[in-house]
Amino acid sequence: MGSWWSKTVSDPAQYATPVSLNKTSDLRPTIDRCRRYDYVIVGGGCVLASRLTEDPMCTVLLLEAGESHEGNLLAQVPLGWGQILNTKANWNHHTIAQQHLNGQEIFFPRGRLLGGCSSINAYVYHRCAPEDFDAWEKAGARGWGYSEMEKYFLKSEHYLPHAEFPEVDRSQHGEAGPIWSSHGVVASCGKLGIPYTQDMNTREGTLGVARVVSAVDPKGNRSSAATGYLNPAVLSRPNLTVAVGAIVEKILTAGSSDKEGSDDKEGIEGGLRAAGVVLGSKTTADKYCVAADREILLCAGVVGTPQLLLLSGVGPREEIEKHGIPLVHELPAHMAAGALNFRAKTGAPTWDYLMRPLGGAVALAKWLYTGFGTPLAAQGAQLVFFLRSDDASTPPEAVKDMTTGSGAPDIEILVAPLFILNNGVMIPSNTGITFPSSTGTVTLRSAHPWDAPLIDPNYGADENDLAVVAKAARLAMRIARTEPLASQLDLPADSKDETTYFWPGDANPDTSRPNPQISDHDLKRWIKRNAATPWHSTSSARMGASPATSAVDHELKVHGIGRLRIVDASVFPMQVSGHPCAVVIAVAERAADLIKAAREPQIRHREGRKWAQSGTER
Ligand SMILES: Cc1cc2nc3c(=O)[nH]c(=O)nc-3n(C[C@H](O)[C@H](O)[C@H](O)COP(=O)(O)OP(=O)(O)OC[C@H]3O[C@@H](n4cnc5c(N)ncnc54)[C@H](O)[C@@H]3O)c2cc1C
Repeated sequence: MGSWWSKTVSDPAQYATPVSLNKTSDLRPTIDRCRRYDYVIVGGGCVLASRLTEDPMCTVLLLEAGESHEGNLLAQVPLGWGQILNTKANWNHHTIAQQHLNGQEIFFPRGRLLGGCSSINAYVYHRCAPEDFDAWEKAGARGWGYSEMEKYFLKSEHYLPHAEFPEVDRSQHGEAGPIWSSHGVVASCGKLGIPYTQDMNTREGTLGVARVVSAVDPKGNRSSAATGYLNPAVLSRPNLTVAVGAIVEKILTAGSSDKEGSDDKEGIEGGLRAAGVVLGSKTTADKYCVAADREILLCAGVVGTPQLLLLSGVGPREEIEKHGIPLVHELPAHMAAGALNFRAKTGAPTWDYLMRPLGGAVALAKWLYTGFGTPLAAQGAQLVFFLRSDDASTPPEAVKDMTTGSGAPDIEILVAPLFILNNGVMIPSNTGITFPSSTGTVTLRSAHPWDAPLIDPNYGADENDLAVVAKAARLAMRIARTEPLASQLDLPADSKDETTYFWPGDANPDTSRPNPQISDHDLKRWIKRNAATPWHSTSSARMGASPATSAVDHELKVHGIGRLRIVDASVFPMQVSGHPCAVVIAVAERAADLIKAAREPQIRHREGRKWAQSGTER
């Protein structure tokens, strides 16, 4: 069994069937002997596990490579996220050397525990811009426009009203969903003609400066996909098995790719379809398999999902055959990973005392005693600016508009008294491009499923991205020199010393004076040396109408393979202009409805047969 307090299981012998190692290359004949479930969910998938097991007749197995979130204090304390990145709850990836960013190998964490990244992230709760979803729909993701997605934002959210935010329109927020959203503690606001908004999550859009909304519950705990959807009541359902420490190595298929992919149960003799998975565990050298009577639901995230598809022979022929993997089905190379995001150093009062033993212990004691409202339950990034680079308030340099519409931001500036960069450095503000044009790839390092894949976001490949980030950095520097922030910072008139930690924060961003001033060229040079990412990668197996340009259709079914859907940030047709976690959860809520709707005709068929049989018996 898993941990003593948990309803999860960790011994594969308890939920799967052992398979002989030398047979894992071709398990098609043995799949019928594997332990069976209606749905097998790989990775994240907490929303699906919870929603699908609402039907007691439906059996679900969730396979997570990492451990349970239960009992993990750092996953529970919201501000523990900076520390949890240094534990085994993080896959701890790095990108390959980024050729447009001085060869940097950029830290690329991903959650490795129940709830995935939602259990380790910076818990900013953001719906992004409504236009983003309308652009998805235009790109072939039929049914995923904002008016449809809003239903699922409302279904998944539990908004906690706050007396300081009386203007928030409660009708635009969910009141009973599994994920809590709440406003943080007071922060100051810049005065550069940027509109202030009480609520960054409305159908009217997200532009302006706002107090960050956090996924934190009324007791001050992190609210994640795991805490919200895999609560004790859900975990005790007899039709749900949640396995931890289960590393899925391969998707098993049946049928032939000569025929159309089939997703109906009766189509067993028909086209190519997902039939089961092979899995391993760090606790045993044995391999195991499980079979799915209905569907395999792939929720392994922007890195794990394309890696598993490639390991299973699904993807670009060249990439698969290079590693000696038999090709099962060919998809074109349309995988992309990577938001391009950089930081600006401005020098500021920080919460770094929280990182010191005494300060941390006192803060932890306060959190344990009071929870909500204490520093460890507060948002690390308190204030957020969502802006467009063509706003009058931004520096004048011209850049290409890559956004989804006039209400969608391409610049985000987070003002944080503490921020974690590349594993441990603290900075006061983080500026970034929300809508990069550079895209990259996730490919295999080897055919060994436990080897980390090669992640190449190709940051900065498009010069326009660098120009937008330079603009954002200059704006962040201006905000720092504007009251009320300016008087809290120790800013020299100007500095040209690029060797200090606080450059270009110490430089004067004002381009209207002849001298001294920082040039765009200087800013871009600094960005290339210091670029980071807030880890919002999406679209590595994107949704679209055509198999030539996408991996899944508008119902998230993998093109050409029956009974296989992908439900994670990989399927976003394009980047969203903000933080993707709330969007992933809403996508999963909608996917659950699509899966249930596909199941209904079969249930009616089964019940019809039962009724006919009992009629005959009578
Ligand atoms: C440090 C950090 C901070 C972030 N901050 C924010 C934020 O503040 N707000 C926000 O909106 N977004 C934030 N994000 C991004 C956001 O959390 C993710 O985009 C989102 O959660 C992705 O969800 P996902 O379901 O696509 O994949 P993931 O959350 O990555 O889930 C994938 C799961 O699959 C499991 N898995 C992978 N491969 C296998 C396998 N072979 N077998 C079994 N299991 C497997 C993984 O262990 C993981 O649990 C942050 C991300 C990071 C890393």
